[in-house]
Amino acid sequence: MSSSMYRQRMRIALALRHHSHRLRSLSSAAAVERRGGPPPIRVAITESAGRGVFATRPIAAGELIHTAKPVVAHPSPYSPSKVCYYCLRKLGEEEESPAAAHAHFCSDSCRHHSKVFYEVERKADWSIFDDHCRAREVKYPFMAKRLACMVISGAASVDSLDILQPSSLFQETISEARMGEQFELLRRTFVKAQIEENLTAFLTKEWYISVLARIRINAFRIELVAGSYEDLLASASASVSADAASGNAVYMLPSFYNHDCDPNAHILWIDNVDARLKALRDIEAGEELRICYIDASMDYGARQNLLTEGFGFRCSCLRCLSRD
Ligand SMILES: C[S@@+](CC[C@H](N)C(=O)[O-])C[C@H]1O[C@@H](n2cnc3c(N)ncnc32)[C@H](O)[C@@H]1O
Repeated sequence: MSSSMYRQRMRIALALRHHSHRLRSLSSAAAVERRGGPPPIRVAITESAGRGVFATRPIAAGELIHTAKPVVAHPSPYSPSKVCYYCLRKLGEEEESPAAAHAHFCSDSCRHHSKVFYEVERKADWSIFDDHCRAREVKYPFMAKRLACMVISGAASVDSLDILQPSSLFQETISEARMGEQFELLRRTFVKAQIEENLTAFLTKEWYISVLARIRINAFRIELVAGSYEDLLASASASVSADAASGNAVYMLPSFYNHDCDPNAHILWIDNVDARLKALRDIEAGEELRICYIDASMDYGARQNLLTEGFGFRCSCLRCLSRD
């Protein structure tokens, strides 16, 4: 093993040790959700793709492996009135809020859960920040803005996303100047809203860039498919093929799933932002669980290009090795 590989492994091992407590609590949170014992997975180091998720027992095709709630989510900035501002559930026409309305919630429960961060958000006039981001067709700053409101309100901790891998391509694709501009708009919006200075002390350019770098590589595009599980099983790539995204979200456990162009698991959303991880085929104990980040129906060259340019890695899954 080369010394750089060794150092990389040591770094990952140290990071894992550092965050092992958080990973344990993630597993137990998922266990509580399932109410049937812990989910049959563990996070461990893979041979060539950093951390990954492994089966701790045989998992049958079609089995719900676990569910996950987002750490942070945001509706698509282009159709915010069409989905619940909290859970991204699609609203019926009669429920849709007028374009001028700030946000719409589909239930008292969603209104209640949003209360803390939404009260912070409502104190400020977001028109300049929002218009700036919409004009540049960027969606992730909206998630950073929501996370900032959650941190200010106490609904999330400053380091909520730190455990996740940041994008290696990030600095190349988005200029420092552009991020600095976005950050300044975000910061000034809070200043103008007269949010107490001690509550926004965490809001530095470094925090903003670090959050965006993690959102970029770990955010899922949420496409809700109202229908049955059976309908969804037929389309493993449902999450990447539909047109209209309801929004974007970052999760904890699902962020540790690596990619495969012939995946054995998939992530899906039925009617809101809560994610379901399901097995696509029988999986053996010890096998790594992998999902497909892109449209698996693309050909070899298109998949490699997208993964290299969009995600920063060359895929060497069995399907790519056979150039299928
Ligand atoms: C969402 S993260 C998955 C978890 C990540 N391995 C970790 O340690 O946090 C995506 C990153 O994992 C790595 N990765 C995922 N699938 C891969 C694959 N098939 N081959 C190589 N690297 C992969 C890449 O570095 C990618 O940017």
